Amino acid sequence: MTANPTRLGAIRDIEANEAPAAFFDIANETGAFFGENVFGLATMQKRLPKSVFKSVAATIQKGDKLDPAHADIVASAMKDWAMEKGVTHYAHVFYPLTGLTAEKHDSFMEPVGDGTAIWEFTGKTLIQGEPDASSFPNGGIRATFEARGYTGWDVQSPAYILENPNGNTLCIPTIFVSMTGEALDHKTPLLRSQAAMAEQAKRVLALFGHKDIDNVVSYCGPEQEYFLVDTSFVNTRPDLLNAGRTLFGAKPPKGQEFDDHYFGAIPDRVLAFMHDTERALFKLGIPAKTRHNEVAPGQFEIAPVFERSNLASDHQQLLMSTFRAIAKQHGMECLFHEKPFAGVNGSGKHVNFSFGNGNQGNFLNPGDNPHDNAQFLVFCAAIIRAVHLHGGLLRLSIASAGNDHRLGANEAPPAIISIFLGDQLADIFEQIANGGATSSKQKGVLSVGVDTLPDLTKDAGDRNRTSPFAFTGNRFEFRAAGSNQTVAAPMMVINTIMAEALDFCASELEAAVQAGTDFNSAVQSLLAKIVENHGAVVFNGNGYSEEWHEEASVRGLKNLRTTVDALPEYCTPEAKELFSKYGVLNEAELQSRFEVGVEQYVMTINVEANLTAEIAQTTVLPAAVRYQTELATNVSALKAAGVEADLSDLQAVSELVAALRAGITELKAAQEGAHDHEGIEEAAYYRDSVLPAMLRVREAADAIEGVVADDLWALPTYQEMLFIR
Ligand SMILES: NC(=O)CC[C@H](N)C(=O)O
Repeated sequence: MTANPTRLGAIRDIEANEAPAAFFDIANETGAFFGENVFGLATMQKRLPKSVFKSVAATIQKGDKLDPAHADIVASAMKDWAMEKGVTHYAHVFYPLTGLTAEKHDSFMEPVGDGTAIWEFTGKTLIQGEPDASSFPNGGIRATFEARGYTGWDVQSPAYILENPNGNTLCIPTIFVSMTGEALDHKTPLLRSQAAMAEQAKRVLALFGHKDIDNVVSYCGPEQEYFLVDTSFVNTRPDLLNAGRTLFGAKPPKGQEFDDHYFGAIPDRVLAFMHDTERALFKLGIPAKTRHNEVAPGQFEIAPVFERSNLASDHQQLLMSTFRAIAKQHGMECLFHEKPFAGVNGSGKHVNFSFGNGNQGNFLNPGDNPHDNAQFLVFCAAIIRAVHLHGGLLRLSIASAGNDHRLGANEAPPAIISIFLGDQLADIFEQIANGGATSSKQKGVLSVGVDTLPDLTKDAGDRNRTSPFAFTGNRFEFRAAGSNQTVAAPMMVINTIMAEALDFCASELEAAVQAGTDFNSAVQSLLAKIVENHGAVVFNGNGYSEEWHEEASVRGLKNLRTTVDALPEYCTPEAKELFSKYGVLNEAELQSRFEVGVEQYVMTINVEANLTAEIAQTTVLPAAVRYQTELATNVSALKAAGVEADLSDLQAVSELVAALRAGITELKAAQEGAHDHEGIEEAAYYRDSVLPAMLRVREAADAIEGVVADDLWALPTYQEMLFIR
């Protein structure tokens, strides 16, 4: 164990930690309190007059417009329910372009003018709020002096109570728009895209003869990966504290090479944290289902069940804030950064996507004989077209400085967007390309050679972890999404590109039918056409391989390696045409997102560069210089005593000290140089000049960590942060 006082102190704190033990009592807890803090349909049914309940339920389930005349009644019932649960304040919760969650609290208290006050919550305050919009990133849509922005209740995402030892708050999930109606958030375009996709999907369903077509929605199931690191360590690592990732840290003697953490026994302290978070999530009606150790030491995952994408997106944001808060109660920090530790796996947030409705079910369910399931094949073909035509937008939707460290690093898919169909579907589409599909590869039986075990069923197709967009049986998994990102952005793009593809399919089929073509032949030719024009996006092999990079470029697929390469996708004529045609984002909104993206990228790297220079100068260099002095003193003492001194250690440290100093100077100069650039040029400059300069400082510092006396090294090491808990 280290003799360095800072690190030793942190380790002693961890040993002394008495985190609350959290046990799950099935009888009293799980089922009983699921959704307890949500003003959902069941609670509404109990508390609202029948006619009002019916109208609100129609808004939630069918997407009908909310009758404003009912808002006062809903608000009053909501307030009574919330006050019974100790709530005094309400908050409109929204999702600005920071990717985070924002909330503005107001109290129910209303002065009545005679020196007294009543508790009141009106329909108007439920439906609409007005936070200051000027201090959120808006990419030029709002000037600082134009402060007004509005929040509006997303009725389909129920209000809920956020419990806190310092007071409970009634939270209303909202959209956030400017005074001119432009979206300043992630939720508004998500809702618009969902409506656009639904409209086109209904046309396709109608062609297949469905009469009772329910509202179509997209579903999303986000798998959240995260790291847990002890607070005592994080508090002594300015890089983790401020950038969410380590900017220094020598490779530890042991990493993830034994695969001994993945799916291993969950450490006690982490299990207590998981129980506490799950209890909180269940109360909020968030269907957390799966939990396990992930690949990297210190890394874990939670996966909820599929939900309607706008609700899933709100729940996902809530999950992240709940995890952060509860980790702290357990003396840990929850890190959502895509690559907190170099040399071990980063974290993704794989977005499982499907779409469907109440009456026709999940549209991506292949059934037993998918080759015969024309409707399913048309929906799949639409996805192939969408991803082929707009892979650049999908890549854009998950672009961030953090995610750049993970994509293509042989732990997550490359930045090239392709589709994995699996054996069964790939075979069917190949048959279609060759004239028509007549059979489906069937599920098999797996004999394991142990008499006592029943035969296991084997899926018709395998999985592929190297593909960014993989069919996994009844949904697609978009694996490129990063752990720190909102799922609203990729879901918005998926809905929009699906709207275009479904529009295309519906128009082709309608025209063919009108021209007198038999419907089945029309479907066959549509499928064949899509396979021919867009089959290039289908790739079932190893996405990590060098050959695929070459092959993808021959196929004309984009490889937008970094955020800087991806951001201009906002500005292409195709993007402008697509997003405006389906009413999702107008030109000004697209331009604002581009500018916010550039700004966020530049700010992120600039803060990391500041931290790199600061830590190198004030922590690493002093340790190195002290050790250098110690060695030099030793050399002179030996010489004075007439003993031959070995200078090699001193020379090695001196070289590293010189390299570190040169690196710091170079980094500062690189940061200075950024002032000569603007916009996307500045972002490119940060990528090409500042990031490499940071890496050179890190290289020298990590080498110093490997040689200095351990008691002089104050930064908690990878070994300590990843393995002690
Ligand atoms: N087991 C896994 O699926 C690893 C996924 C990987 N952590 C990622 O970033 O996507």
